[in-house]
Amino acid sequence: MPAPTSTPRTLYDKVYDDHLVYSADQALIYIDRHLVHEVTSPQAFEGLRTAKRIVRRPDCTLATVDHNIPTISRKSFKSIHSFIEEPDSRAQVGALEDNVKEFGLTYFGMGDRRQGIVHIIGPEQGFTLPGTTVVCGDSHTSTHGAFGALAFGIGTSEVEHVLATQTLPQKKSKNMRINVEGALPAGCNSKDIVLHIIGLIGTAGGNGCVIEFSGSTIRELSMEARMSICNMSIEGGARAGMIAPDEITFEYLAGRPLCPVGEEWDQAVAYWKTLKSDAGAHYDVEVEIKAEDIAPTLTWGTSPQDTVPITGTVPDPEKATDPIRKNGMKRSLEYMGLQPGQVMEEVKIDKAFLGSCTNGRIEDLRSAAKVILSAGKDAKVAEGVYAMVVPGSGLVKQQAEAEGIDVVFKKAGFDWREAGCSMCLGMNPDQLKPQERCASTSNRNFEGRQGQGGRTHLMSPAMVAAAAMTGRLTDVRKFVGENVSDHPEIKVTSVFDYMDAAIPSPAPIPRETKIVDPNAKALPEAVDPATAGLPKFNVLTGIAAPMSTANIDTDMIIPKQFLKTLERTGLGKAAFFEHRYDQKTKEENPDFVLNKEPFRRANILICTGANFGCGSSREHAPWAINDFGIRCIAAPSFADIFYNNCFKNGMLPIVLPPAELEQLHADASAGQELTVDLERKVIVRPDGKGEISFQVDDFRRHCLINGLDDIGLTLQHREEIEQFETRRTATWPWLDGLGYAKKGGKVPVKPASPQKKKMDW
Ligand SMILES: CC(C)[C@H](C(=O)O)[C@@H](O)C(=O)O
Ligand code: SF4
Repeated sequence: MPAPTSTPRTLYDKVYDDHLVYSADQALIYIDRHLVHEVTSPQAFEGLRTAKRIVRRPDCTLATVDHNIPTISRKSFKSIHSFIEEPDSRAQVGALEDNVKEFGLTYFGMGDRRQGIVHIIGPEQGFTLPGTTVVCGDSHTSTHGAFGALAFGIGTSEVEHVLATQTLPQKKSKNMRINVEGALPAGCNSKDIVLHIIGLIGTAGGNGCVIEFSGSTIRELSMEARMSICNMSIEGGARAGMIAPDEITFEYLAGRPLCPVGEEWDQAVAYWKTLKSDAGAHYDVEVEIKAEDIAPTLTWGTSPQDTVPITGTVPDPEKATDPIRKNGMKRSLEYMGLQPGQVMEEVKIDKAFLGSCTNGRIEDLRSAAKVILSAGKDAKVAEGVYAMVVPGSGLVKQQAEAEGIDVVFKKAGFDWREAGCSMCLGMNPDQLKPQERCASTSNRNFEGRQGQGGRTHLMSPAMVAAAAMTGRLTDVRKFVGENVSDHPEIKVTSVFDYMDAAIPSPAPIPRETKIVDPNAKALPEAVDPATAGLPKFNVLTGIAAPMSTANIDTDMIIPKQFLKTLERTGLGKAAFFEHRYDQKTKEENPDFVLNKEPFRRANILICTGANFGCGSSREHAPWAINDFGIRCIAAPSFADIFYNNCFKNGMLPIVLPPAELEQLHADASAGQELTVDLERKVIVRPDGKGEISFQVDDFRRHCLINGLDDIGLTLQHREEIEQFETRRTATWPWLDGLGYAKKGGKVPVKPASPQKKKMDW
């Protein structure tokens, strides 16, 4: 491990340092835990197959299906082939099932009650542990930071990189601390805390940073409440959020199937206790929040930063001073069908959705059930409202049923579903219809997110339950008053009551074409990076398309229906789909810039709005833009995962100050050609108007210019990776070989009492 240093370090610094395979500006870090789902993995496995590579650490990899699967009753479930009707969803789930068999990975499929949303099952099984690095091809991997893990979303190219090498090239992020102090007011919970934070810092507030959440309010929260907060770090622009592990963390973990036991447990806890920021550690950004300022909060617009207390009104775009913000707000209000000044509590809803990786855990369901019970013995969901509950995993569902929570929901008229992402992202049959308004516990309210034309208001599970019962957005305090007491109807149980009978993972099925060698210690021969073949980027001259929208999210760049592909190519037609085509007539929208001449031929994009590519980790976004023909994007700032994904596809994202972007925007709008010279790090303006220089990381520049694939480059460091693994086994033995596969499917159980600590209500 790296030599201890006397400089005070943050929690993030410590976990980062402990995973350095080698240190450099572009360092290589070891990945302890890799979660895999069906949407972002097919192209990664295909890449392995083509290069004849194996999965380096099947024992550190766990796969499940969540995004595409229907959440209807599984009573008739035999196989995904007969159960999933939509062909593309079926193909994507089928591809994962084939891949886990071929590569010998542990998989919780639809017939396994441990299946669930990736970010729910990782912690549930003890796969997520303090001080680990956790990745997944999914932006909400930030959830796992609640354990003091360094957990972040990655694109598909990086998924392939981790599968092949168990490492990732990384640049160190900045440290940001958000300190929340004091007692939470009545009616508020962790969702209100995180919505309040995002409203304050904005969706770009955490760009380039890892956020550490600290303070007495955070320390008082249960693990599930902490997960809801770290989950939405990505909506605050940070790739990762972290909370120092403590007794609450250790109590949550003890006895979970993939946790260390006996002496190793003691050893692990001793290490985990060191994982807190040192006094005097340096933070690049610090934010102080008083819990007393937080109210039950929800969103009014189409960005998670568009928050308002439930007692508030819809804001007026005319009051915004920044023209980009003003236009954005106007478009949001039009999309949401709201008027400035409208009282939030008077807004009627059509649907209520309780679920997702933010709020699909047992405490979330309990808190919503308590609101229903507070509404009266025979209270029902308001007339005309369809309300659904989607537990985050099969085990959450089972526990809720044992506690009688399902009965509370069903009696009130809620639909009680099976585990999956469901209507958080309508990649499956659960979707909003155009103009339907939904009170939702999910994390994104982007245009079309829950279904084309659908209108999403984000809020806590308790607030969703309150809205479902009244039929309009409602202040939950009217239901629960000052005191939230336990209801006798809900018998709180321990999840350990259900772990013991868990179904073992299927053994990998040997195949003729199998390329996995489970006994292989060394990596296979490295593929020559020069032959791996990314297109080289040196000098690019061409038409530049001008845009001036802020927070262009990846759902906007490529909506969910196009994520079901098994290929990396052919997505150009879908780029900016909802803006490019009239959704009714399917005709091109003549006002959209990429439909106009000469911009149809653009190979550069100049955007004056900040935070380009925010939201999901889908690499489909750069794939679509690239396939359209655009290879370089300049903007004031980029979301971290999107920025990274561009380089993996031979594309160049350039960060420039607003004044210079304005000049380039003017050139682009005039239809003039620009030249991007990466070798010289300049953009040449037309008509001798001079050059604008830009910064880019030297290593990335070198890779782009030479078309280098970084899996090949990393494999040249195989000896250092092996040395790291040897050290890892000696220092943190509990991180090796705890996979289900190695345990022969036996799930150990150490019974524990239900969590006594304060939970989200
Ligand atoms: C499909 C996946 C890439 C995506 C993400 O990264 O977040 C999804 O989970 C989402 O919530 O939009
Ligand atoms: S945000 Fe929604 S779609 Fe994405 S992983 Fe979480 S539940 Fe699934």
